[in-house]
Amino acid sequence: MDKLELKALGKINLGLDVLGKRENGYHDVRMVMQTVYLYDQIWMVKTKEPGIRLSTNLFYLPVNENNLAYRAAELLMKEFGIQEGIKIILDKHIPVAAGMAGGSSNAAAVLFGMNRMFSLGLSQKELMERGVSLGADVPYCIMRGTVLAEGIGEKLTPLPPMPRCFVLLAKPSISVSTKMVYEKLDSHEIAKHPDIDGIIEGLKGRDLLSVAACMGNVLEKVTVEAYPVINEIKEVMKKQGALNAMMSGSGPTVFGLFDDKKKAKKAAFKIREMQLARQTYVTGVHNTRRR
Ligand SMILES: C[C@](O)(CO)[C@H](O)COP(=O)(O)OP(=O)(O)OC[C@H]1O[C@@H](n2ccc(N)nc2=O)[C@H](O)[C@@H]1O
Ligand SMILES: Nc1ncnc2c1ncn2[C@@H]1O[C@H](COP(=O)(O)OP(=O)(O)OP(=O)(O)O)[C@@H](O)[C@H]1O
Repeated sequence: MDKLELKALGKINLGLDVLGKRENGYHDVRMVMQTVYLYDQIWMVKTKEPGIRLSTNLFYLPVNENNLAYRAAELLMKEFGIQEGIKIILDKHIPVAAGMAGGSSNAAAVLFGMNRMFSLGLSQKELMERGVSLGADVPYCIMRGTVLAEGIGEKLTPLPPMPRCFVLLAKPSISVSTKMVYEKLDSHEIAKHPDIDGIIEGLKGRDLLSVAACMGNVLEKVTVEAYPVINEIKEVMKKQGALNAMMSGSGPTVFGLFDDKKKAKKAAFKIREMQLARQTYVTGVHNTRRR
């Protein structure tokens, strides 16, 4: 195979709890992850000249080893002594530094693609083991769908699929560093842990309303302190009929779950009109796992 086209999908966290901190600074988490149908497009082409060449539509993203897509290709090229080269074209649509695992998803797609194109024979589990060295969200981005993530995010248990709904994503014009948010959390008392088991029960019962009711993210308080606009967006979404609304990951993207597409679109319009966020997307959940 000389050429491959891939979709790298974004994620939201339906629940995000932090249980403790490890000596290396990483945190033990308990999260319910969900893939959404907002994606970056990736083309991979084999080249005769050795090495990796990356290009992207976003001028401010690195195209060297600081890009996670580059690093994913490099990891497997080195391990397997691949002599040919690879050209990667990355068309970004997932907001950057937004809590939607855009970079991790790109890395996951490239690992998957390299395995296919160069017939490396790695199982999904073996790809995930390599993926975690690039980022805690990478193994999940390889698996996709509705998943319970524990450990630092790499211990994955598939869950029943999220019931069909519309997801409104709104990314205010600020960038958030995941590292800083986790660090700041350490000086906070976690007053209320989200009901992760409640979300899981809701999924088992195919009950969208109870999944929505149990949503919670312990990182939200930390990011909201710095950026109150996150709360304003949540309020608009709820007022416009969202079943619930919450920040994804370390933020600042806010998502709202809707059972009605018109309401989701109207909420998006309001958010843009009030200039709370410029980037808004109405999309859905994506429940197909990668094979
Ligand atoms: C916030 C989430 O996106 C929720 O899904 C993830 O927990 C973060 O996943 P990620 O961005 O892939 O994380 P990494 O790139 O591995 O780590 C970025 C930084 O976040 C912090 N980090 C990340 C994951 C974790 N379980 N504990 C942490 O403390 C670390 O300070 C790390 O330096
Ligand atoms: N392929 C990539 N796409 C986006 N950002 C990348 C990529 N490679 C490296 N980066 C860098 O990583 C930083 C975080 O990017 P990313 O969009 O993955 O964050 P995020 O959505 O907060 O991720 P997470 O939800 O996993 O915390 C950016 O500031 C960017 O410079």
